[in-house]
Amino acid sequence: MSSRKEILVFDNILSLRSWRKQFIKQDKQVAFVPTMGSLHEGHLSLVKQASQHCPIVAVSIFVNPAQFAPNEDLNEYPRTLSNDLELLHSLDCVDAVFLPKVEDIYPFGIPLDVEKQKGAFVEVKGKSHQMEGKSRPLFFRGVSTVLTKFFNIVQPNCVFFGQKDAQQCIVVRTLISDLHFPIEMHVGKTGREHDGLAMSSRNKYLTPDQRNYATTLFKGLSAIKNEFDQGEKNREILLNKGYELIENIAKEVRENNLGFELKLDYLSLVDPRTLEELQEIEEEKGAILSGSLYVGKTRIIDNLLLNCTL
Ligand SMILES: Nc1ncnc2c1ncn2[C@@H]1O[C@H](COP(=O)(O)OP(=O)(O)OP(=O)(O)O)[C@@H](O)[C@H]1O
Ligand SMILES: CC(C)(CO)[C@@H](O)C(=O)[O-]
Ligand code: BAL
Repeated sequence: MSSRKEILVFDNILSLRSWRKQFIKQDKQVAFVPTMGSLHEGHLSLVKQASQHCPIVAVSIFVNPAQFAPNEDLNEYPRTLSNDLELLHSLDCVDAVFLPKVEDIYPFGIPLDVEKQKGAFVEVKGKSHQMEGKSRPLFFRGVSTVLTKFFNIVQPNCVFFGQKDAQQCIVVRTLISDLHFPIEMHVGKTGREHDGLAMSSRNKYLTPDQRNYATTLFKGLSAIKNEFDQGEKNREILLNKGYELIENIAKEVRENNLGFELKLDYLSLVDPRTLEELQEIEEEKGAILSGSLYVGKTRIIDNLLLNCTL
């Protein structure tokens, strides 16, 4: 018989708030791990880290419509709630799971057409429109908005985010400091599959052939990092290493007629504080090396840190 910790599941903001209140009186710190569900080991490692920092752990599962563009995969996004709850239960360290309803988070509705949206939205200017934000212009507005709502509802002392979404970490750090949330932010390392592919809920979209080639982005980034570690600091020389490697693999995929293509969206090399593209990397400042690759229709992202932290 299992004697695992019971998880309280809240789909209602008021009841979550009243649960949260007791820990203020008890002076117990609450850690919060926001997710969109379809949980994998990357998420679970964040939850475990959260439990090492705080006695109380809350996880949210919410596929946030505001961060999806009309042409993106909101409807297809994998939803595996009962398995997610089982995984969280098996960790034996989660106190509460928050499963808000879309209509409670967005009481004015949330049409994907931004012109039709009503209500309050939050934007972190200067860090939301480069890199991922070029391909997904409203993505960080959606993320910043939902996290502001969640931070107000859950009132966490600590929050945990994954390095896999490096720009998201920088945007959230800025959101927390600029809006004066009394929250400590932690960034967990990227969980990877045995061959280096960054774990991601969207990896479920990949066919077996696509999965074999999904490591291409990580291989390109690793080749660049290797060159950096050997002393190269020039953008063009570094990025060309990655472009070349990725293009060679993309060519192999085309020649093998596998029925899909590898298409690089971007490679980026930015200052970790300002997210400005760098021509030359300074040893003391370091850089975030990141990119995105379409494997067929599935868009994967990854990054490696060059002498810096998030
Ligand atoms: N491989 C990973 N290692 C560590 N943390 C991760 C990993 N993948 C996601 N996370 C983190 O988990 C949190 C929730 O992410 P999310 O639910 O969007 O999962 P995801 O796998 O990134 O999904 P998607 O496929 O949509 O990118 C975020 O802070 C994210 O950075
Ligand atoms: C932080 C987040 C849960 C906000 O919806 C999402 O962007 C994610 O899962 O990374
Ligand atoms: N982890 C990022 C969530 C998204 O791509 O929508």
